Amino acid sequence: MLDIESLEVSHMDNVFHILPSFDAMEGASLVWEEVGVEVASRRSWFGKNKLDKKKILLRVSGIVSPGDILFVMGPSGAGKSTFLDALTDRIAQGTEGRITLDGQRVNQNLLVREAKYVEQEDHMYSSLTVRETLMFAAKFYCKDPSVRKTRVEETLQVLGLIKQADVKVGGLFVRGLSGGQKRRLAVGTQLLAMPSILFLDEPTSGLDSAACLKLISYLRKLAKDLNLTIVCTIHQPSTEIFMMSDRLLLLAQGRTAYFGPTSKVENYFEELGYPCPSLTSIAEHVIDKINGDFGEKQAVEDILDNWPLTKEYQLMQTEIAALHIYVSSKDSEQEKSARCCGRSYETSFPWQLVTLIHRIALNALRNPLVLWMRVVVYCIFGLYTGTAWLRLERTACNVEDFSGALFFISSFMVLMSISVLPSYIDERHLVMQERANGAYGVIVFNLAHTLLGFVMAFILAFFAGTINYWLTGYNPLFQRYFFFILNLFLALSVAEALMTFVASMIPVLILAFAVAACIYATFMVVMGFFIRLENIGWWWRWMHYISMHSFSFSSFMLNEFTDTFWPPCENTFGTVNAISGEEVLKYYDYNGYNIWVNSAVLFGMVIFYRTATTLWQWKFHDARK
Ligand SMILES: Nc1ncnc2c1ncn2[C@@H]1O[C@H](COP(=O)(O)OP(=O)(O)OP(=O)(O)O)[C@@H](O)[C@H]1O
Repeated sequence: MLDIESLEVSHMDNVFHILPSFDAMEGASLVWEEVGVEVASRRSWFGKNKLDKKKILLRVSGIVSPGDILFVMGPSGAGKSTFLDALTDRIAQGTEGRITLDGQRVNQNLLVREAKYVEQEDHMYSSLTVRETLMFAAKFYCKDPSVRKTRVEETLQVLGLIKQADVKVGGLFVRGLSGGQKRRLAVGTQLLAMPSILFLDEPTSGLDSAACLKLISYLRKLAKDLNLTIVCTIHQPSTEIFMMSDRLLLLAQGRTAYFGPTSKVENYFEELGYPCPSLTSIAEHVIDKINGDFGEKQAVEDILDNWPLTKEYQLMQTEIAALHIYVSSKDSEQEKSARCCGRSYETSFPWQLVTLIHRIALNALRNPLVLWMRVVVYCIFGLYTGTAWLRLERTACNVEDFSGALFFISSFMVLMSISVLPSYIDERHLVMQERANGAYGVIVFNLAHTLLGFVMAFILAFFAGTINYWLTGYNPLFQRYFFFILNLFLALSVAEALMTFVASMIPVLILAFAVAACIYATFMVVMGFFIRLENIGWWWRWMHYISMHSFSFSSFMLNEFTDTFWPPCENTFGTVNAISGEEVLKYYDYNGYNIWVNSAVLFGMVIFYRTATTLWQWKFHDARK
């Protein structure tokens, strides 16, 4: 048997009482009474819509106190995740029963303040180090810089990650933390907010047995020494891990099979006539007995029906009643209202904005996929097209070639913005998680992205545009060069904003790529290059006015051809007459356009897509189901 104390936790024995920044931490008692969840699904039956209702959680009650760990266990489909969602108010409709935290009814505002939720999957920036990850998390929850610093260092100790403090979290390009270390770090980022209660959804999934043991040992220490209340769902724990929990809730078919001290579950099942065979772990034994999928269905029904008749059930009810009496005598009305006031963040809007900009920028500088690879690819593209059209003679013979070059720039540089989709989709879960845990809101997050999107678009437009402009041999006037860069910057800003909108709507990468490519192709068709505006059928002409390409391409054309003269020349068909820039613009139907109005429209599109993204995330990127 593994000696738990000989693992990394041993150094923690005396660590908590010398952690002054955690002194103010105070656990909370969580009580849930008669909690049920009903889901409705619509099904079409011979053309008629029929609403099916199904109870997936039924009259589940229990209590967990500060300093205790509650394990929620059950066979697959028993309702563990549903139960955790119900406790954390993540189910929008169909819940019933009463859930209280120190006597206060649980709602989103109270949970955001008092509870933190560690999701099953870890979502962190791979390019940040462990210390930086904790420091950024701390910045959202703690205003005082010295307290923040101390708390981060102490959290590193608590998590046993001192040695890895300067190691990057790791991902596709960088090797970093192990799965277990990442999970501990995820717990640490939430611990920094000093919650009263910590919820964890399957914290051990995907970890090997030693890592599971280490993680649960840490959680146990945290619960005891920081007086934290911990609720976690868990699958098939070993006996050592199982015995580290104080309380156990066994669920089967959405109903309670047992609730009470973990140490008493063996006796409970023995009294029911199911003694644990020797050499079988108790956790495995009890799960086996309540698994209707493979075991005896009637026996499982009997265990579930029996639960409300047991003395353990009575004890639980007495404990809940006693807690209600205690809490109501202890809490003054003032304390109650202090806990249940409206949602507010620990830090101010400007502070969150600066912190988010700092974090996103740091990730962009370190993660090659976000910035450097894009800069390199755009510059190579600028160089390639610039050398293909190299210093083309500005004569009437080459007017179409110049228009083609501008089409390429306005279409393909924009198209390449789809490369940002993976990083936006990756970020989505982290933001949803941090938002649900009360770190910041959607407006500040999108504002940070908008500002950095402008910087990114400028970098790409300036470098790739400059290379391309002078190599191709566009209009040599400096103000024309300046406007070329400005127009490319605006086009890339719209593209960046459009991609955030697509990424926020479509979380599946391959689908997001397909949709983004379709949108761009659709916009290109009607931009006025392949088919002139006057020849587009009236049924698609409106599309020309919502296509970003129409405005950026027409601006490039106006910038290149206005007030220009293209002298006559010879080509394979003979002499080509001189042509004025205005005639070229007339041919493309661009005479009515104004480059400043176009720029304003492009800027408006950036605002439109960014606002649409913010509204979409506000409405649909909610942890509530
Ligand atoms: N929105 C829903 N509509 C219909 N059925 C649902 C819905 N959500 C969950 N269920 C069903 O409720 C039951 C409990 O699901 P839940 O995910 O809570 O189980 P679980 O114990 O967490 O399972 P697992 O251990 O496999 O993750 C399952 O049978 C599931 O199919």
